[in-house]
Amino acid sequence: MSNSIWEKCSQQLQGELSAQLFNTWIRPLSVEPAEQSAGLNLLAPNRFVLDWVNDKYLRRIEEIVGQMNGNTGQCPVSIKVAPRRQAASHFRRDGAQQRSDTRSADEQPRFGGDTLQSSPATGYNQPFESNSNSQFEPSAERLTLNEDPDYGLNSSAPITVTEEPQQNVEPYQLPLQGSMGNHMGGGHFGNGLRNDTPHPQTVGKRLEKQDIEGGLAHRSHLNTGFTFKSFVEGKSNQLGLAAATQVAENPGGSYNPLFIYGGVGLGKTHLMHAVGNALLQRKPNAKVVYLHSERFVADMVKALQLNAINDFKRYYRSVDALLIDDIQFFAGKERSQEEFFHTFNALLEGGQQIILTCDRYPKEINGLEERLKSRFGWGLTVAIEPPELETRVAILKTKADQAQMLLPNDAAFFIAQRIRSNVRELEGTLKRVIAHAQFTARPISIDLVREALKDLLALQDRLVSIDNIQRVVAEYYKIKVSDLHSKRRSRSVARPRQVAMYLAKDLTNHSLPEIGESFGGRDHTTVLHACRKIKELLEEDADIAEDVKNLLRTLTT
Ligand SMILES: Nc1ncnc2c1ncn2[C@@H]1O[C@H](COP(=O)(O)OP(=O)(O)OP(=O)(O)O)[C@@H](O)[C@H]1O
Repeated sequence: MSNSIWEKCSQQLQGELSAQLFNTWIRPLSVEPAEQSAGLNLLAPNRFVLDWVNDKYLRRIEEIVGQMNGNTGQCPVSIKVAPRRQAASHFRRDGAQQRSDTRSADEQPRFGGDTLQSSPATGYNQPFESNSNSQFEPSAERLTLNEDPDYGLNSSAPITVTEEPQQNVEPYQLPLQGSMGNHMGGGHFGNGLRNDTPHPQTVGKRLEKQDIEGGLAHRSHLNTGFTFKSFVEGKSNQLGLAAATQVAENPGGSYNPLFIYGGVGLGKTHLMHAVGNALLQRKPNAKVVYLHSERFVADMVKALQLNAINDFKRYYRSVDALLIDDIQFFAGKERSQEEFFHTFNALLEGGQQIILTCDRYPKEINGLEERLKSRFGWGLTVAIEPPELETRVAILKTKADQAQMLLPNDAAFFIAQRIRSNVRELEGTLKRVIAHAQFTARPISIDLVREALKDLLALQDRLVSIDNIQRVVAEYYKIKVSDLHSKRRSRSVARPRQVAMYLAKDLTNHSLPEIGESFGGRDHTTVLHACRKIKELLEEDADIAEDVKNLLRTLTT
C-alpha cells in the first residue's frame, strides 16, 4: 500500500523536478517495510539526504500524499535515516571520530539476496587454480578460483573472463612485484606531485607471509594540486563540493560510497582527489588509493595472467579509501564488474571509504550489472553540472592568480562567454592566453585575448550560434526571442522553442546542458526531449518538416 503511494508520489515529483534534483534527493528514498502503519514512512540513505528532504521536499510530499488520500489526513508522512550495518571505519582506529549510529547486527543490509559477513582475511592466501596454464588468452577464458563465497575469494564457480588486455595502458606491475606501476589511466596528473610510497622490491615472486601481514605499501597516486582550496565553488558544483567535504570529514561514514557524476572536464576527479588529499593530511599513514577504472581492469587482467588474483584482491581490499575514476568504463566488462562487486562489498563492509566518478547517473550506465547500479546509490550520489558564467569567470581568475598573472575582469568575461563547455577547456584556453602574454611580454587585455585566440574565435564565428538560431526562429514564428527563454508553455511558444533547440543541437557543437542553459536555464533532459519530439514530427507532420527545412536554409546559406 505505502509502496504504491510512494511510487505515485515519486512519479509526480519526477515530473516537477529536474532530473538532477530528482536523482539526488528523491530517487534514493525508499519506503520502510513496516507491517502495520497508517502512514508513509520513508527512509533516507543518510543524514545529508534526510536533512535536505526534510527542509525542501517533505511539505510537497505531504501535499501530494494528502491529495492522493482525498485530504483526509489519514496518511501522515515521516522520514528517517535507513538503518545500516555498523562498520568500523579504517579512519577511526585512532578514536578521533566515532560513528554516531550503533545498530545491531540484525540491521545488516541485505545485498540482493546475499548477506555479507565479516571480511575473511584467510581467503587471501588460498591456492589459485587455473585451467589455462596461467597463459592469458585474450579471448574468453575460464578460470577456477578457489575463493570465499561471500567476497568471491573462495568461490569455486567458474568465471568467464571476457576482458581483453587494454591497448595503450602500461603493463600491470603487480603490487607484490616491486611496484604498483603507474596508475595514471585518466591522464589527470599533468602537474602536481604525487604522494607515493615506495614499494617493496620483491620483483618476480610472491611476497612471503610476513610481508603480507606487514601490510602492503600503497601508492596513492593523488595529484597534490587537486585540493579543496584550489577548487572554485559555484552553483553548478556546490552540491558535489558539500558532499566531498562531508566525506573528507567523516570517511567511511554514512556517505559511502560517494558517487560523483557529470560531463567531461567538470571537476569530478579534482573533487575526488581533494577528499583523498584531505584524508592524507589528517592521517598521513592512511592508505588512500586513486586509480582510473581502466587501470583496475588492466590490473585484474594482468593478475589473472600472472596467477596472482588473490594478491590483487588483497591489495585493493586493504586500502582505507579507494577512489575510482570514470567507472562507466566497467560497462560491458563482466569479469571486472564481478571483481569490483566483491571489492566494493568488502570495503563497504569494512567501513573503508569508496569514491566513484562517472559520466552519468548509475542507472543510466548501459552494460553495468543491476546489483552494482543499486549499490552505487547506497551512499550519496551527486551531480556536477557545467559551470555557469560567474563560476567560469571565478575559475579563470583563480587559475590566473595561481599562475601569478593578472587577468582583468573584462578579459575574464570575454573568455568565459566564449568557452562554455567545461573547465578543462577553459583552463586550456587560459594557458594559451597566458603563453601569448608571456611570449609577447604584454599584460593580458581583451585585445591580447582576441589575438591569442584568433583561430578559435574565427572557427566559432563560422559555426552557427545559438543566439542566431533563436533570432531566426523567433522571426520565422513571429514571436519574441524572450519567449524562447521564458517559462511559457503555450503551444505557440513551446513548439518553436523545441524547433530552436533541435536546430541548436543539429547545427552547433554545444552540448545538451549548454543548449538548455541558453534557453532560460532549462535542464538537458528538456533539450533531449525537444530534439526527439521534433525528429518524430519531421516524419509525421508536414508543416513542421516544412518549417525546419526553411529554417535550415535560412541559417546555413
Ligand atoms: N571548480 C573548479 N575549480 C578549479 N578547477 C577546476 C574546477 N572544476 C574543474 N577544475 C579543473 O578542470 C580540470 C578538469 O577537471 P577534472 O579532471 O576533475 O574533470 P572530470 O570531471 O574528472 O573530467 P573527466 O570526466 O574527463 O575525467 C582540472 O584541471 C581541474 O583542476
